[in-house]
Amino acid sequence: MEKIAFIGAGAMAEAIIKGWIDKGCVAQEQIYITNKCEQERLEELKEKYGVHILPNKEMLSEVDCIILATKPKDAKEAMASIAPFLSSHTAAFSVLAGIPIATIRESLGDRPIARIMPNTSATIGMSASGVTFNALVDEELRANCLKMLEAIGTVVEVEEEQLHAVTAFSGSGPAYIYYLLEAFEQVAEEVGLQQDVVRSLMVQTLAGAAAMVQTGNEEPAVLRHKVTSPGGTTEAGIRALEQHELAATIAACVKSATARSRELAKGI
Ligand SMILES: NC(=O)C1=CN([C@@H]2O[C@H](COP(=O)(O)OP(=O)(O)OC[C@H]3O[C@@H](n4cnc5c(N)ncnc54)[C@H](OP(=O)(O)O)[C@@H]3O)[C@@H](O)[C@H]2O)C=CC1
Ligand SMILES: O=C(O)[C@@H]1CCC=N1
Repeated sequence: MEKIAFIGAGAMAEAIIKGWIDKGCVAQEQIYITNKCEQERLEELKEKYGVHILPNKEMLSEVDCIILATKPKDAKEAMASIAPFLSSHTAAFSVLAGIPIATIRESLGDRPIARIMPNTSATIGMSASGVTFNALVDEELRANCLKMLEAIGTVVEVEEEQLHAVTAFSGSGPAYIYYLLEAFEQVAEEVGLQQDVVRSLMVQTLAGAAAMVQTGNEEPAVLRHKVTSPGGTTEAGIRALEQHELAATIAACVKSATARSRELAKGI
């Protein structure tokens, strides 16, 4: 893949660009960026990463792959504005939450399409991405796309319908973890610790617990039991989580995000 053009140059586009360049998976000269009106933002990304600003829409006929990275609500307008300039072999990758392949095909015509759901940890090569392909994606392009996603983290291939749930878990997931950290920090002083101390304790605790699960040696429930001494502190803490129905709260969070992904498809 020689030339890749990002249609939309926001947070997710930047996370992917940084991840790719740091890994050497895609070179800065291969990347073109465009947005709706924020020229300063394009200059900022050009300055930071050495990517090209797309000089004009005509140049899209030369790119091998576009990456749709606007907000879902802006996607239709963005696709309409680029469709006349794409060549028939140009692949379309989309990170748009909720927007189905069928909608992209309606706007951009028959072409290879991949829907990707990464997360912002792509910035440091730690995304957990989901992906699904349409039938026009051949083996070579599929392998290429998977390689590009592996460069920014892990990747699972799923059915298109499952991408709503992938979005709810791992697309939005970093925000849930940051929210959790904010909550830990908020209570710090009430129990006699400074916020920065709690941050360093809990970031390491999260990383350590995640790494323990990642070894695959033991189930989370088994690991949890090993921490929980009868009559001890953990038991008291978990009892409070149960009394406040944390599991039900998490279920509501994921279901609500999944439903919102479905709604986004209709809102376009
Ligand atoms: N942020 C995240 O954690 C994740 C986001 N996503 C998906 O990624 C997509 C982008 O999200 P995010 O990066 O956060 O959004 P941002 O708001 O940060 O960026 C959106 C970009 O789209 C551009 N844009 C708007 N309209 C057009 C148009 N007509 N033509 C070209 N560009 C346009 C904006 O340009 P301008 O500033 O000039 O208006 C801006 O550069 C969304 O669809 C989201 O669902 C997926 C996974 C995770
Ligand atoms: O909040 C959103 O809609 C996007 C999709 C996943 C993460 N951010």
